Amino acid sequence: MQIKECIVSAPGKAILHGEHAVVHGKVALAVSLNLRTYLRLQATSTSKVCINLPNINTFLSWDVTALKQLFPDSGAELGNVNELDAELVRMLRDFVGVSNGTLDTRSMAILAFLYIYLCVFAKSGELPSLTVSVWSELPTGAGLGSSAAYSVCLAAAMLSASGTIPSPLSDQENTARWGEVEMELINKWAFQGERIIHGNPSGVDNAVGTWGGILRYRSGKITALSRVPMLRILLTNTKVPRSTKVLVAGVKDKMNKFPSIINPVLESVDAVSCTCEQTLTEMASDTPTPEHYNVLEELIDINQHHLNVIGVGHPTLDTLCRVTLARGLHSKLTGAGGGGCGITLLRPGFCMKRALSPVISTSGMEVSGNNGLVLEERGEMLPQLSQ
Ligand SMILES: Nc1ncnc2c1ncn2[C@@H]1O[C@H](COP(=O)(O)OP(=O)(O)OP(=O)(O)O)[C@@H](O)[C@H]1O
Ligand SMILES: C[C@@](O)(CCO)CC(=O)[O-]
Ligand SMILES: [Mg+2]
Repeated sequence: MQIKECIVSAPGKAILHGEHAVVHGKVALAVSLNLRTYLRLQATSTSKVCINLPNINTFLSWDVTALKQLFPDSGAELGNVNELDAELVRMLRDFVGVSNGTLDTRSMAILAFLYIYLCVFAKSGELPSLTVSVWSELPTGAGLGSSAAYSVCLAAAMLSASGTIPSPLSDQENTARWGEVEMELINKWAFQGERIIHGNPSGVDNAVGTWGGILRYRSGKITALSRVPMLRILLTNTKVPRSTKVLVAGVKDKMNKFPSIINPVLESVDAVSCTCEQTLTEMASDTPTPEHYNVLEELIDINQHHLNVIGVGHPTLDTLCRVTLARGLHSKLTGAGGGGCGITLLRPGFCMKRALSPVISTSGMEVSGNNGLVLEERGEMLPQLSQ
């Protein structure tokens, strides 16, 4: 089978408000970051499928013939883009020797890769030999959507290499984006990858990884916010490892145990997201005022308390909030919490270096307007993708 080689990249994200509540049908506001995951897919004639994942120190290969035995007579029936094929996931777990419920970083990444590879290529009738290499600027498992950026890249590369979606590159361009129909399909397959890694994702992270920009997300409905002010947001990585899957499951347990206590908290998070959206729209229409910033800061504090109530805080995140508050700044966790990253809103004119650098280790990251999934011609933007 002749496959099309490609290089794709997708951004990570920060959630302003609505993490966890969004899993239960509430609104989330999320924004793409200028930190990306890159994937190179190369055709080979080795009769092997190879994956190189340098961020997680994983380099593996399988014989195509062994993988072929995993799918039944008709590959076309394998994996529906709208739902996870639990039987195939079970077979893949047996194939790679992974137990159900594993949280192992490598196992999840491998399962997501093999699942998308098998489903996409089985539909086109043949499993090709290829090498996929993924490298990311995002910290893995720190709340910045690394799993979603990984899944979006996998989905885009497999769909493109198999010829399921056409290449949007023209002779004159080195980079290009797919059209809406292709993006929708990429996003759906990426969501299946997220399901393997997360268990019960809302879909907000893969939506931002696919489309980029600032999105409002609720129950699968994605709305790009076109009128938003320029915000300066500081990201701090507590470096405390955690698993999104475990944290999401923990919130569900709390909801089951105390529905009349937790459900109103999630309703309140929804109202925080809506009020934030309204305030951002006002700020974009008029000149942003100190009063607007007061509202944004109060919303951050309220939400951070809510996130602590539902059990996804961490002492290091409390420290971030305390240290930044001592300098007049307001912070909350972002993503699944339990460690990982926090965001701090910076007012215009705030001098970050003087006020914060001796106290906490931070990385200033640009919150970008529109930097979704991209297909590249030659990989000139690849920072250091290993072969
Ligand atoms: N560069 C990468 N290479 C291989 N696997 C990756 C990479 N980035 C992410 N992953 C996979 O995603 C998992 C981390 O996903 P997880 O959802 O727990 O964290 P996150 O996506 O960074 O944070 P959040 O979901 O809160 O935004 C890793 O265990 C690994 O399986
Ligand atoms: C915690 C969560 O709300 C955000 C993780 O970035 C999970 C999800 O929406 O899938
Ligand atoms: Mg994730």
